[in-house]
Amino acid sequence: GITFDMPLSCSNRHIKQFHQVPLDPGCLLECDAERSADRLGCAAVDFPVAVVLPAGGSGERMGLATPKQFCTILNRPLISFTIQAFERLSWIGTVVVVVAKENHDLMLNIVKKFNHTKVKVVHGGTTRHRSIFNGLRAFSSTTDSLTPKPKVVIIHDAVRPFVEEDLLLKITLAAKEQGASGAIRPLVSTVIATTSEGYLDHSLERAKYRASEMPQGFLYDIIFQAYQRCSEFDFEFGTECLHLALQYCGTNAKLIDGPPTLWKVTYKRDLAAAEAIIKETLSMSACIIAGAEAEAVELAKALQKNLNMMETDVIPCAKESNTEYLSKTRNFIHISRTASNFLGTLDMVKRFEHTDHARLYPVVVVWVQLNMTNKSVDSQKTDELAFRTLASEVILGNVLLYGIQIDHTKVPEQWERSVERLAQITVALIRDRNAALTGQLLHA
Ligand SMILES: Nc1ccn([C@@H]2O[C@H](COP(=O)(O)OP(=O)(O)OP(=O)(O)O)[C@@H](O)[C@H]2O)c(=O)n1
Ligand SMILES: O=P(O)(O)OC[C@@H](O)[C@@H](O)[C@@H](O)CO
Repeated sequence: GITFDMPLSCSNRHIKQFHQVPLDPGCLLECDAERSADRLGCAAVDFPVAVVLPAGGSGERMGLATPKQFCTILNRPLISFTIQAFERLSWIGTVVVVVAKENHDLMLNIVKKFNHTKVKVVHGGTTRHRSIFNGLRAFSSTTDSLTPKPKVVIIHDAVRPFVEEDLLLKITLAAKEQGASGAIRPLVSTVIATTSEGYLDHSLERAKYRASEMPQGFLYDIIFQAYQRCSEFDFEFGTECLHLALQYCGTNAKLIDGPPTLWKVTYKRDLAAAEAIIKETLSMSACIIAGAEAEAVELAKALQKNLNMMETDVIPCAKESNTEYLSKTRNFIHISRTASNFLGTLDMVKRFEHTDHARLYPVVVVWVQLNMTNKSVDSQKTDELAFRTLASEVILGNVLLYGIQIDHTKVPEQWERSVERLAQITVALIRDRNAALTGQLLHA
């Protein structure tokens, strides 16, 4: 987990600017755009592509005991998000993850827990360049090897979790044609040179320069040869793979403009921003499942109107088994009329435990209990107890179960206010995905 000693100040505008670019598609789940993009990739990439993810650093600038690549967001290590961004692409083969020896078993556990089937783990070196070279060495030139060398290798920092398929495709095809390619971004600050006494020597004309980001792509033979030829100084102090390809193989990288999401998680604020973006992306849609009763259907439609910041579907209870809805969102709101009947919710929750749906991201289930009559206190107590017990069980399967009670009233203004409050509480629960509130019966 992460503890912050600073307020999380990711403004909506800030997050929104990332919204245009669908982020870690695991968040957005498989959708038509994703599938057609992957088909595009398969059609365009008719040669083997592999990945090297350097993850052997200690994350000193993060200032946490845990190396930043293993810090968790929603109970999942940062590196798993990055791996997923590559694994989900069918035209990408082996993903070599380079970790420090002491983190080897930890990495194997992550591979197992999150079912990262394309990953091969190797040991890193004392610097990033040494780690990358170790990663490249994991491929073998013998064709019958389990890890045959690829035509193109993508090198990408394990702490850059947001990388889109269309950029990976451009980087890969450019590397195939030019021998090397790299993502770039406009500079945010001006670059200056300082004198040895700490004074300004000169500043660079910012418009003429770009920030070199990741991913970068190379013909495998070129970057491998560059590493074989480079100096000890490069290994010790170098930070740019594109420079090695130019310096030692005369290969000028093709530079490709990337989206703002390419940034490297380096400081605590970066981890907070990554968490906010992942949560925001997970909260873009919801499925409202209405019980059979007319009042439940009426509440579902009123709630849908109030959840206007989300893309919502309303389906009748019977259809909830329709797997089409399972793949479109990870947020489910189950409205049932009688206090004791959260069995419908129970069915749905149990279903998630046996699907991959909650493996990578927590699934939220909000049980809305529509009270049409004043139930006796005792039966409410029993429900709360049973509900809390269920919530404590399903959280083990990464399903977050919340409860909200709403009292029906025929007074229009009162009913409108209750539904608005129900929507506000629902959005807050979905957005924050806070385990501490699971099993609680809140009141709209
Ligand atoms: N000996 C090293 C050093 C770094 N890296 C990896 O290279 C990427 C980018 O490096 P950086 O952001 O500098 O990571 P750290 O070195 O861990 O950070 P710091 O400099 O703050 O210690 C990270 O995924 C990091 O794990 C690596 O594989 N081997
Ligand atoms: O120096 P760091 O290890 O933090 O970063 C390594 C790379 O991400 C960085 O050099 C990029 O500019 C890409 O080359």
